Amino acid sequence: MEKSQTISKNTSLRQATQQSLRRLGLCPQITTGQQTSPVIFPEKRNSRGKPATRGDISVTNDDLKKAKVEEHRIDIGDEQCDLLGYEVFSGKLSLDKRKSSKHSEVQTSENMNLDMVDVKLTSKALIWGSEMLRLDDVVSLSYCVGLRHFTVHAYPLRKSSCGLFVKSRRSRKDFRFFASTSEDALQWVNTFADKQCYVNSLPHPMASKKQSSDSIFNEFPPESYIRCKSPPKVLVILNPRSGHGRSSKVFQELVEPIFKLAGFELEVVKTTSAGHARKLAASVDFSTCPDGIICVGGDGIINEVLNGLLSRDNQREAMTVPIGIIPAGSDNSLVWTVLGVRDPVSAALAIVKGGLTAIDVFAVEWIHAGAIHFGTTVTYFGFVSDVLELSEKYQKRFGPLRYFVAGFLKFFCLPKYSYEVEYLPSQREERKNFSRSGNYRHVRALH
Ligand SMILES: Nc1ncnc2c1ncn2[C@@H]1O[C@H](COP(=O)(O)OP(=O)(O)OP(=O)(O)O)[C@@H](O)[C@H]1O
Repeated sequence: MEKSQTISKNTSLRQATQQSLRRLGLCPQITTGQQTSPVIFPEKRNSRGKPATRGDISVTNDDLKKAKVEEHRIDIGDEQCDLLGYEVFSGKLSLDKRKSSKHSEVQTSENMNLDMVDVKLTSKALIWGSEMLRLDDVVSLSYCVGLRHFTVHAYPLRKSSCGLFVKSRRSRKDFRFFASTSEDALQWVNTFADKQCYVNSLPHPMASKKQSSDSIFNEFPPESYIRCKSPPKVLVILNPRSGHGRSSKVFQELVEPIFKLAGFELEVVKTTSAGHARKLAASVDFSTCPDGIICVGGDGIINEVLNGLLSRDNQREAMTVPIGIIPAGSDNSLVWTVLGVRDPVSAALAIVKGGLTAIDVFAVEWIHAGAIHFGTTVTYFGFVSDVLELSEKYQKRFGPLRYFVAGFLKFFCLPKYSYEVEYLPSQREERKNFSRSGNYRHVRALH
């Protein structure tokens, strides 16, 4: 009895999904196998589509889909544009306000009394009633094809008062929305995917372990109708000593869950000694981490990775490898300078949202030693450099206090420093050549 009910539910689900796909114009692509891999659609800022004239005879499924989306595109006034962006999709949705459901996913979506409200998705935010969720705060969506609901996973900033101070910090919030039909839900999900939000395609709750070989889920894998970007593949280099030994905890508890939600494939390597990160960056096969290297730690570990990359024979290719930064050290000045964020959650979100920031890199050539050292923020010579060198001896014993201890000791045996700096401004041609990874200026220090 139970079995026959399941079969009939499966059949009706298959029919419903096939109908939906046909209505969305996706069936021909699936049946001919023309679009089996995920597709990312670039953002277009064309708000008003021209109405089709009688002369326009060849109208493809893509054109129909485009027209449907364009229909919803209305530019919000220029003065609001910066804040809200331009509208890309709108419709009715209901937000599930219950914390958790004891019912199965299917029962929930079928039997709920839905309170539908007008919802708009703009290029910058999802807006419903007086609520707004910025797309920059959205990590990903979870969706089971064939169901009417989808969940938006976000890390919005929340203010919390701490005595006299008001603190802002990010924490996870999941928003579960119900659409009126499963086709509507699929359209919402695909519009989010077009806005570069990763979509976790979950197996339908009916697609149990006993999935038969002719199941709809085998026939039409979710990737065939969800226009989702492919999951990024990165190498994570973590300094377990950073931040007084707290970096592993920071990564596992705060950062890794965000990357997992966003579909990242991570290979995590913990450094075992000073210089390990440099060696890794100098020898890693880029095909194993095509989307870049993420450094978890302080400025020291980033500097090692940078120097490892720039010491390679294929330096030009290495310069194009994106470096992500998760601040987990005692000194995180680079990420603060480049992104204006200090906390690991905001930094992880920035990596998930993508985009590259070009930075300047300088090279210090040690003429007598014949060595070149690269840097991004600052280089020291003399007293500060001696203090930093000495402080490494006290890393284990004093942690971040080691700089004060080393500074104090060096101050009492202050030597005389003499040096000469020669500055060579970069050539225009060189700047052009290095534009992909920022400009290079050459500074020569003589002493
Ligand atoms: N496993 C390790 N053991 C000891 N030292 C390491 C290890 N991995 C990396 N290092 C060294 O530790 C130095 C400091 O690392 P990092 O900047 O990541 O941490 P931090 O806590 O912010 O330290 P700092 O206060 O120097 O900024 C790096 O320059 C690196 O050479």
